[in-house]
Amino acid sequence: MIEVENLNFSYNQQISFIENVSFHVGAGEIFGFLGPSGAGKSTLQKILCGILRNYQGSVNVLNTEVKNRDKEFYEKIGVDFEFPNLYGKFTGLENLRYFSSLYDRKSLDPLTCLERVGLGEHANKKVADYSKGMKMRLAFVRSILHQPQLLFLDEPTSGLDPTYARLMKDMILEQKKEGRTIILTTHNMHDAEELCDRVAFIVDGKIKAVGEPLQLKDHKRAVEISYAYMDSEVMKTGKAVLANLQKDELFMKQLQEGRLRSIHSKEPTLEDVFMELTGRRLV
Ligand SMILES: Nc1ncnc2c1ncn2[C@@H]1O[C@H](COP(=O)(O)OP(=O)(O)OP(=O)(O)O)[C@@H](O)[C@H]1O
Repeated sequence: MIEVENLNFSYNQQISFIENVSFHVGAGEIFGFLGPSGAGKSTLQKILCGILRNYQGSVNVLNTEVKNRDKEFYEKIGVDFEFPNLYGKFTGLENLRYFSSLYDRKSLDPLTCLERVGLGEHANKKVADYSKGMKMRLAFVRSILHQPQLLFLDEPTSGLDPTYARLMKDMILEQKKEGRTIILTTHNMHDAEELCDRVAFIVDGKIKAVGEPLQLKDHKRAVEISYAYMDSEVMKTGKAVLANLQKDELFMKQLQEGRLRSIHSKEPTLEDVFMELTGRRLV
């Protein structure tokens, strides 16, 4: 679906910003770009969807070197960028009708799309009067309107309240179920963990690691557990090393004598792993 080999890109022709980036994305995958602000996530997306074309190396998307993309390429991709480009003087419905008229492919029904993201009752309101979250939802359905094979989503849950963020995540997973490939840009590790089959850690225009969230987290396993136990009517706590649990006399004694009341292990988050591998925080 996507093959990137030795990609280099610079905004000012002097200092290379994206450096020697290579990765692939398989059909049907949700692939995440995870990194702090300014890491180059949006730049990479813009290269992949043919907006920035003065790159070196090879960027093959849907069997097209994106430098040479044509109109047909845009029939197959859907793009939802962080700052949605919508027509403020048109209503939500007029926006979707206009965008669907740009494609040769059969589009989804605009009103049904609006209803799906809770904008049905605002279909005839001017987009200039929409809130940021409403614009985000409109931009998302605009990107899936023509049922593209490949979707680029840039921070699709940013600015949304928890209910709509949930709805958006469910819709993204639905798109995957329908066979679409999705490139998801985020600095939200929870979204990345929940949605992505694989993620790329991006810092300073470079990919520092790629893998499945669980596999990346396995790199930094929980090392210690804490537990609580009853000792002569008094609740006490203890700590033990996970790998040596069977040799920990105090822990084993409480276990065997049935006095354990709780056990907790501190699981690493994707952010912990990100920090360990890149030396940087996500935000
Ligand atoms: N058009 C441009 N001209 C020059 N520099 C740019 C341009 N667009 C982005 N940059 C620079 O490229 C770097 C990466 O920006 P980019 O938008 O790709 O980061 P990002 O990881 O998407 O960040 P965020 O999470 O804040 O959106 C930043 O230093 C930014 O200032």
